[in-house]
Amino acid sequence: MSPRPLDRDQVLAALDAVRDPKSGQGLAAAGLVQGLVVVGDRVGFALEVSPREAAAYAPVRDAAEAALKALPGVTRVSVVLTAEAVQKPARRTVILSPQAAEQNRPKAPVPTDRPAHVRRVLAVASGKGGVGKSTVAANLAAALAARGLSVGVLDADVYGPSMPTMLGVTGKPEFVDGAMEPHLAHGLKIMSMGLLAGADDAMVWRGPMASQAITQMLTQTRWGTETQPLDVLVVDLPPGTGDVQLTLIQKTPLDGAVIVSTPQEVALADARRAHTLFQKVKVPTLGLIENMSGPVFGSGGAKAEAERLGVPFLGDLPLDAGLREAGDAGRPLVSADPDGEVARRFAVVAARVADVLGV
Ligand SMILES: Nc1ncnc2c1ncn2[C@@H]1O[C@H](COP(=O)(O)OP(=O)(O)OP(=O)(O)O)[C@@H](O)[C@H]1O
Repeated sequence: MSPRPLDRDQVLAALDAVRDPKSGQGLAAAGLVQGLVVVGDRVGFALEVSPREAAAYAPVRDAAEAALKALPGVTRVSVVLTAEAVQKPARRTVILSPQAAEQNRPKAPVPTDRPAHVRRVLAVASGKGGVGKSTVAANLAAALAARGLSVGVLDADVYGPSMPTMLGVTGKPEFVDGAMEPHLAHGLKIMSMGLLAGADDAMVWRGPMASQAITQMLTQTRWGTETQPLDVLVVDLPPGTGDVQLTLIQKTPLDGAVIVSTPQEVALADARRAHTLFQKVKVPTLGLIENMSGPVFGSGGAKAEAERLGVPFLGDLPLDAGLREAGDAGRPLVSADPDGEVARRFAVVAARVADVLGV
Protein backbone atom coordinates (compact mmCIF):
# COMPACT_ATOMS: atom_id res chain seq x y z
CA MET A 1 0.00 0.00 0.00
CA SER A 2 1.41 3.42 -0.92
CA PRO A 3 1.59 5.98 1.91
CA ARG A 4 -1.25 8.47 2.23
CA PRO A 5 -0.46 11.86 0.69
CA LEU A 6 0.71 14.36 3.25
CA ASP A 7 -1.82 16.77 4.60
CA ARG A 8 -1.19 20.13 6.22
CA ASP A 9 -2.94 19.22 9.47
CA GLN A 10 -0.60 16.30 9.96
CA VAL A 11 2.36 18.59 9.34
CA LEU A 12 1.06 21.25 11.73
CA ALA A 13 0.40 18.63 14.41
CA ALA A 14 3.98 17.40 14.07
CA LEU A 15 5.23 20.97 14.43
CA ASP A 16 3.06 21.53 17.46
CA ALA A 17 4.82 18.61 19.12
CA VAL A 18 7.98 20.76 19.07
CA ARG A 19 7.97 23.34 21.89
CA ASP A 20 8.67 27.02 21.42
CA PRO A 21 11.10 27.58 24.32
CA LYS A 22 9.84 31.11 24.85
CA SER A 23 6.06 30.62 25.05
CA GLY A 24 6.05 26.94 25.96
CA GLN A 25 3.48 26.34 23.20
CA GLY A 26 3.84 24.18 20.11
CA LEU A 27 5.54 25.93 17.17
CA ALA A 28 2.38 26.26 15.08
CA ALA A 29 0.26 27.37 18.01
CA ALA A 30 2.89 29.96 18.90
CA GLY A 31 2.53 31.46 15.40
CA LEU A 32 6.15 30.81 14.46
CA VAL A 33 5.38 28.76 11.33
CA GLN A 34 5.22 31.03 8.28
CA GLY A 35 4.75 30.28 4.59
CA LEU A 36 4.20 26.55 5.04
CA VAL A 37 4.50 24.70 1.74
CA VAL A 38 3.47 21.06 1.45
CA VAL A 39 4.08 19.74 -2.06
CA GLY A 40 4.14 15.99 -2.68
CA ASP A 41 6.81 14.59 -0.39
CA ARG A 42 8.31 17.99 0.40
CA VAL A 43 7.66 20.32 3.29
CA GLY A 44 9.10 23.76 3.80
CA PHE A 45 8.41 26.72 6.02
CA ALA A 46 10.04 29.73 7.62
CA LEU A 47 10.50 29.84 11.37
CA GLU A 48 10.05 33.50 12.13
CA VAL A 49 11.82 34.87 15.20
CA SER A 50 13.35 38.19 16.24
CA PRO A 51 16.98 38.80 15.23
CA ARG A 52 18.16 38.71 18.86
CA GLU A 53 16.73 35.23 19.28
CA ALA A 54 17.88 33.75 15.99
CA ALA A 55 20.87 31.90 17.45
CA ALA A 56 18.81 30.48 20.32
CA TYR A 57 16.30 29.08 17.83
CA ALA A 58 18.80 27.10 15.75
CA PRO A 59 18.21 23.93 17.87
CA VAL A 60 14.44 24.48 17.51
CA ARG A 61 14.84 24.58 13.73
CA ASP A 62 16.80 21.31 13.89
CA ALA A 63 14.11 19.73 16.09
CA ALA A 64 11.38 20.87 13.66
CA GLU A 65 13.30 19.38 10.74
CA ALA A 66 13.74 16.10 12.59
CA ALA A 67 10.03 15.97 13.51
CA LEU A 68 8.99 16.50 9.90
CA LYS A 69 11.47 14.00 8.52
CA ALA A 70 9.97 11.41 10.88
CA LEU A 71 6.55 11.76 9.20
CA PRO A 72 5.71 8.95 6.79
CA GLY A 73 5.85 10.15 3.19
CA VAL A 74 8.17 13.10 3.84
CA THR A 75 11.50 12.94 2.05
CA ARG A 76 12.56 16.57 1.78
CA VAL A 77 12.35 19.15 4.52
CA SER A 78 13.53 22.74 4.49
CA VAL A 79 13.11 24.90 7.54
CA VAL A 80 14.54 28.39 7.24
CA LEU A 81 15.17 30.45 10.32
CA THR A 82 14.20 33.97 9.36
CA ALA A 83 14.95 36.77 11.77
CA GLU A 84 12.31 39.42 11.17
CA ALA A 85 14.19 42.70 11.48
CA VAL A 86 11.34 45.05 10.78
CA GLN A 87 8.71 45.74 13.39
CA LYS A 88 5.33 44.72 12.05
CA PRO A 89 2.82 47.59 11.90
CA ALA A 90 0.10 47.44 14.51
CA ARG A 91 -3.10 45.85 13.27
CA ARG A 92 -5.59 48.40 11.98
CA THR A 93 -8.81 48.57 13.88
CA VAL A 94 -10.52 51.38 11.92
CA ILE A 95 -13.07 50.35 9.35
CA LEU A 96 -12.34 52.11 6.07
CA SER A 97 -14.70 52.94 3.19
CA PRO A 98 -14.03 50.85 0.07
CA GLN A 99 -12.35 53.87 -1.62
CA ALA A 100 -10.17 54.58 1.41
CA ALA A 101 -9.32 50.90 1.72
CA GLU A 102 -8.25 50.88 -1.95
CA GLN A 103 -6.05 53.94 -1.37
CA ASN A 104 -4.47 52.26 1.62
CA ARG A 105 -3.84 48.97 -0.13
CA PRO A 106 -0.09 48.57 -0.64
CA LYS A 107 0.61 49.13 -4.36
CA ALA A 108 4.01 47.47 -4.40
CA PRO A 109 6.24 45.62 -1.96
CA VAL A 110 8.01 48.00 0.39
CA PRO A 111 11.75 48.11 -0.25
CA THR A 112 13.87 46.40 2.35
CA ASP A 113 16.35 48.53 4.28
CA ARG A 114 19.79 48.84 2.73
CA PRO A 115 22.15 46.20 4.04
CA ALA A 116 24.48 47.62 6.67
CA HIS A 117 28.07 48.43 5.68
CA VAL A 118 27.57 47.71 1.97
CA ARG A 119 28.51 50.51 -0.41
CA ARG A 120 26.88 49.29 -3.65
CA VAL A 121 24.35 46.58 -4.52
CA LEU A 122 24.60 45.27 -8.08
CA ALA A 123 22.06 42.91 -9.65
CA VAL A 124 23.06 40.39 -12.30
CA ALA A 125 19.96 39.52 -14.30
CA SER A 126 18.89 37.69 -17.42
CA GLY A 127 15.63 37.65 -19.30
CA LYS A 128 15.75 33.86 -19.63
CA GLY A 129 17.42 30.88 -18.00
CA GLY A 130 20.58 29.13 -19.10
CA VAL A 131 22.41 32.10 -20.63
CA GLY A 132 25.19 31.84 -18.05
CA LYS A 133 23.98 34.51 -15.64
CA SER A 134 25.35 32.74 -12.54
CA THR A 135 28.66 31.96 -14.25
CA VAL A 136 28.99 35.63 -15.15
CA ALA A 137 27.95 36.76 -11.65
CA ALA A 138 30.55 34.51 -9.96
CA ASN A 139 33.37 35.50 -12.31
CA LEU A 140 32.44 39.17 -12.34
CA ALA A 141 32.53 39.13 -8.54
CA ALA A 142 36.00 37.51 -8.66
CA ALA A 143 37.16 40.07 -11.24
CA LEU A 144 35.92 42.92 -9.04
CA ALA A 145 37.77 41.36 -6.08
CA ALA A 146 40.90 41.12 -8.24
CA ARG A 147 40.72 44.93 -8.52
CA GLY A 148 41.26 45.06 -4.77
CA LEU A 149 37.59 45.58 -3.91
CA SER A 150 35.83 43.85 -1.07
CA VAL A 151 33.05 41.84 -2.74
CA GLY A 152 30.09 39.72 -1.66
CA VAL A 153 27.84 37.39 -3.63
CA LEU A 154 24.19 36.98 -2.73
CA ASP A 155 22.61 34.09 -4.61
CA ALA A 156 18.94 35.02 -4.86
CA ASP A 157 18.12 32.49 -7.57
CA VAL A 158 15.08 30.85 -6.05
CA TYR A 159 14.66 28.49 -8.98
CA GLY A 160 18.09 26.94 -8.86
CA PRO A 161 20.69 28.43 -6.55
CA SER A 162 23.96 27.41 -8.20
CA MET A 163 26.48 29.53 -6.29
CA PRO A 164 27.28 26.89 -3.64
CA THR A 165 28.36 24.52 -6.43
CA MET A 166 30.01 27.18 -8.56
CA LEU A 167 31.96 28.67 -5.66
CA GLY A 168 32.49 25.38 -3.83
CA VAL A 169 30.85 26.22 -0.49
CA THR A 170 28.59 24.03 1.66
CA GLY A 171 26.94 24.04 5.06
CA LYS A 172 24.37 26.21 6.77
CA PRO A 173 25.64 29.67 7.70
CA GLU A 174 26.37 30.21 11.38
CA PHE A 175 24.49 32.74 13.45
CA VAL A 176 26.87 34.81 15.56
CA ASP A 177 25.55 37.67 17.70
CA GLY A 178 22.26 37.73 15.82
CA ALA A 179 23.74 37.89 12.31
CA MET A 180 24.66 35.24 9.74
CA GLU A 181 28.29 34.80 8.84
CA PRO A 182 28.81 34.57 5.09
CA HIS A 183 31.00 31.77 3.73
CA LEU A 184 34.42 32.90 2.52
CA ALA A 185 35.93 31.53 -0.69
CA HIS A 186 38.07 32.93 -3.51
CA GLY A 187 38.26 36.22 -1.64
CA LEU A 188 34.44 36.55 -1.76
CA LYS A 189 31.78 36.63 0.95
CA ILE A 190 29.01 34.29 -0.08
CA MET A 191 25.40 33.73 0.96
CA SER A 192 22.93 31.59 -0.97
CA MET A 193 19.39 30.27 -0.89
CA GLY A 194 21.06 26.91 -1.49
CA LEU A 195 22.97 27.20 1.81
CA LEU A 196 19.86 28.09 3.78
CA ALA A 197 17.62 25.41 2.39
CA GLY A 198 19.65 22.87 0.44
CA ALA A 199 19.94 23.33 -3.32
CA ASP A 200 17.09 21.00 -4.27
CA ASP A 201 14.62 22.27 -1.72
CA ALA A 202 14.65 25.91 -2.77
CA MET A 203 12.51 24.87 -5.75
CA VAL A 204 9.45 24.47 -3.53
CA TRP A 205 9.69 28.06 -2.38
CA ARG A 206 7.29 30.55 -3.76
CA GLY A 207 6.57 34.26 -3.42
CA PRO A 208 6.50 35.42 0.18
CA MET A 209 8.77 32.76 1.61
CA ALA A 210 11.44 33.26 -1.06
CA SER A 211 11.22 36.99 -0.73
CA GLN A 212 11.48 36.79 3.05
CA ALA A 213 14.55 34.59 2.86
CA ILE A 214 16.21 36.98 0.42
CA THR A 215 15.46 39.95 2.65
CA GLN A 216 17.06 38.05 5.49
CA MET A 217 20.16 37.17 3.49
CA LEU A 218 20.45 40.79 2.46
CA THR A 219 20.00 42.46 5.82
CA GLN A 220 20.98 39.81 8.35
CA THR A 221 24.31 38.76 6.88
CA ARG A 222 27.47 40.33 8.24
CA TRP A 223 28.66 41.58 4.84
CA GLY A 224 30.93 44.24 6.22
CA THR A 225 31.78 46.23 9.31
CA GLU A 226 31.93 49.90 10.09
CA THR A 227 35.69 49.95 9.54
CA GLN A 228 35.71 47.48 6.64
CA PRO A 229 32.58 47.94 4.56
CA LEU A 230 31.83 45.72 1.58
CA ASP A 231 32.45 47.65 -1.66
CA VAL A 232 30.08 45.69 -3.89
CA LEU A 233 27.41 43.10 -3.23
CA VAL A 234 26.69 41.13 -6.42
CA VAL A 235 23.12 39.75 -6.37
CA ASP A 236 22.44 36.81 -8.68
CA LEU A 237 18.73 37.18 -9.48
CA PRO A 238 16.47 34.38 -10.67
CA PRO A 239 16.24 34.33 -14.48
CA GLY A 240 13.18 35.74 -16.20
CA THR A 241 10.89 38.73 -16.01
CA GLY A 242 7.87 37.47 -14.09
CA ASP A 243 6.19 38.44 -10.83
CA VAL A 244 8.82 36.84 -8.61
CA GLN A 245 11.60 38.85 -10.27
CA LEU A 246 9.52 42.03 -10.10
CA THR A 247 8.85 41.59 -6.38
CA LEU A 248 12.50 40.88 -5.68
CA ILE A 249 13.82 43.90 -7.53
CA GLN A 250 11.18 46.11 -5.93
CA LYS A 251 12.15 44.88 -2.49
CA THR A 252 15.92 44.91 -2.94
CA PRO A 253 17.70 48.27 -2.72
CA LEU A 254 19.65 47.97 -5.99
CA ASP A 255 22.11 50.59 -7.23
CA GLY A 256 22.17 49.16 -10.72
CA ALA A 257 21.76 46.04 -12.83
CA VAL A 258 23.73 44.30 -15.52
CA ILE A 259 21.87 42.07 -17.95
CA VAL A 260 23.48 38.94 -19.34
CA SER A 261 22.44 37.68 -22.76
CA THR A 262 23.72 35.28 -25.39
CA PRO A 263 24.17 36.73 -28.89
CA GLN A 264 21.01 35.10 -30.22
CA GLU A 265 17.92 37.03 -31.24
CA VAL A 266 15.62 35.13 -28.88
CA ALA A 267 17.82 35.81 -25.87
CA LEU A 268 18.12 39.46 -26.85
CA ALA A 269 14.35 39.89 -26.86
CA ASP A 270 14.38 38.57 -23.30
CA ALA A 271 17.21 40.96 -22.37
CA ARG A 272 15.02 43.80 -23.66
CA ARG A 273 12.18 42.65 -21.37
CA ALA A 274 14.60 42.57 -18.42
CA HIS A 275 15.67 46.14 -19.19
CA THR A 276 12.00 47.22 -19.29
CA LEU A 277 11.44 45.56 -15.92
CA PHE A 278 14.31 47.54 -14.35
CA GLN A 279 13.05 50.75 -15.96
CA LYS A 280 9.66 50.12 -14.37
CA VAL A 281 11.20 50.13 -10.89
CA LYS A 282 13.71 52.89 -11.71
CA VAL A 283 16.83 50.78 -11.23
CA PRO A 284 19.46 51.88 -13.78
CA THR A 285 20.57 49.24 -16.27
CA LEU A 286 24.34 49.68 -16.15
CA GLY A 287 24.74 47.70 -19.32
CA LEU A 288 24.48 44.47 -21.32
CA ILE A 289 27.03 41.65 -21.24
CA GLU A 290 27.26 39.16 -24.08
CA ASN A 291 28.02 35.63 -22.91
CA MET A 292 28.90 32.58 -25.02
CA SER A 293 30.11 34.88 -27.75
CA GLY A 294 31.93 33.28 -30.69
CA PRO A 295 31.55 31.08 -33.76
CA VAL A 296 28.84 28.80 -32.31
CA PHE A 297 26.19 31.33 -31.28
CA GLY A 298 27.57 34.34 -33.14
CA SER A 299 28.71 37.63 -31.72
CA GLY A 300 27.86 41.29 -31.67
CA GLY A 301 24.14 40.86 -30.99
CA ALA A 302 24.23 42.24 -27.45
CA LYS A 303 26.32 45.24 -28.52
CA ALA A 304 23.78 46.14 -31.20
CA GLU A 305 20.92 45.59 -28.75
CA ALA A 306 22.62 47.82 -26.14
CA GLU A 307 22.80 50.57 -28.75
CA ARG A 308 19.11 50.13 -29.56
CA LEU A 309 18.20 50.32 -25.88
CA GLY A 310 20.52 53.24 -25.26
CA VAL A 311 22.45 51.44 -22.51
CA PRO A 312 26.21 50.78 -22.33
CA PHE A 313 27.69 47.58 -23.73
CA LEU A 314 29.98 46.20 -21.03
CA GLY A 315 31.83 43.49 -22.94
CA ASP A 316 31.67 39.99 -24.34
CA LEU A 317 32.74 36.68 -22.88
CA PRO A 318 33.65 33.69 -25.02
CA LEU A 319 31.99 30.28 -25.12
CA ASP A 320 34.78 28.46 -23.31
CA ALA A 321 34.81 24.93 -21.93
CA GLY A 322 37.18 26.09 -19.18
CA LEU A 323 34.50 28.42 -17.79
CA ARG A 324 32.05 25.54 -17.41
CA GLU A 325 34.63 23.12 -16.02
CA ALA A 326 35.88 25.63 -13.46
CA GLY A 327 32.29 26.33 -12.39
CA ASP A 328 31.59 22.61 -12.03
CA ALA A 329 34.75 22.28 -9.93
CA GLY A 330 33.65 25.04 -7.55
CA ARG A 331 36.15 27.68 -8.57
CA PRO A 332 35.49 30.67 -10.85
CA LEU A 333 37.86 30.60 -13.83
CA VAL A 334 38.90 34.18 -13.07
CA SER A 335 40.44 32.90 -9.80
CA ALA A 336 41.65 29.56 -11.17
CA ASP A 337 43.41 31.09 -14.17
CA PRO A 338 43.88 34.79 -13.39
CA ASP A 339 46.23 35.38 -16.33
CA GLY A 340 44.09 33.65 -18.97
CA GLU A 341 42.10 35.19 -21.80
CA VAL A 342 38.75 34.74 -20.02
CA ALA A 343 40.03 36.51 -16.90
CA ARG A 344 41.30 39.34 -19.10
CA ARG A 345 37.84 39.75 -20.66
CA PHE A 346 36.16 39.72 -17.25
CA ALA A 347 38.67 42.34 -16.08
CA VAL A 348 37.44 44.65 -18.87
CA VAL A 349 33.80 44.16 -17.80
CA ALA A 350 34.71 44.60 -14.12
CA ALA A 351 36.58 47.85 -14.83
CA ARG A 352 33.53 49.29 -16.60
CA VAL A 353 31.15 48.12 -13.86
CA ALA A 354 33.40 49.52 -11.11
CA ASP A 355 33.59 52.77 -12.99
CA VAL A 356 29.82 53.25 -13.32
CA LEU A 357 29.25 52.13 -9.74
CA GLY A 358 31.88 54.61 -8.57
CA VAL A 359 33.86 52.09 -6.49
N1 LIG B 1 30.77 31.36 -21.55
C1 LIG B 1 30.51 30.09 -21.27
N2 LIG B 1 31.17 29.10 -21.88
C2 LIG B 1 30.89 27.81 -21.61
N3 LIG B 1 29.97 27.37 -20.77
C3 LIG B 1 29.26 28.32 -20.11
C4 LIG B 1 29.49 29.72 -20.31
N4 LIG B 1 28.64 30.40 -19.53
C5 LIG B 1 27.91 29.48 -18.86
N5 LIG B 1 28.27 28.24 -19.20
C6 LIG B 1 27.71 26.97 -18.74
O1 LIG B 1 26.33 26.97 -19.08
C7 LIG B 1 25.54 26.38 -18.05
C8 LIG B 1 24.50 27.38 -17.54
O2 LIG B 1 25.19 28.45 -16.93
P1 LIG B 1 24.64 29.17 -15.64
O3 LIG B 1 24.17 28.20 -14.63
O4 LIG B 1 25.66 30.18 -15.26
O5 LIG B 1 23.43 29.89 -16.34
P2 LIG B 1 22.22 30.68 -15.69
O6 LIG B 1 21.80 31.63 -16.75
O7 LIG B 1 22.60 31.24 -14.38
O8 LIG B 1 21.22 29.52 -15.52
P3 LIG B 1 19.88 29.51 -14.70
O9 LIG B 1 19.00 30.37 -15.48
O10 LIG B 1 19.50 28.08 -14.71
O11 LIG B 1 20.19 30.06 -13.33
C9 LIG B 1 26.52 25.97 -16.97
O12 LIG B 1 26.85 24.62 -17.18
C10 LIG B 1 27.74 26.83 -17.23
O13 LIG B 1 28.94 26.23 -16.79
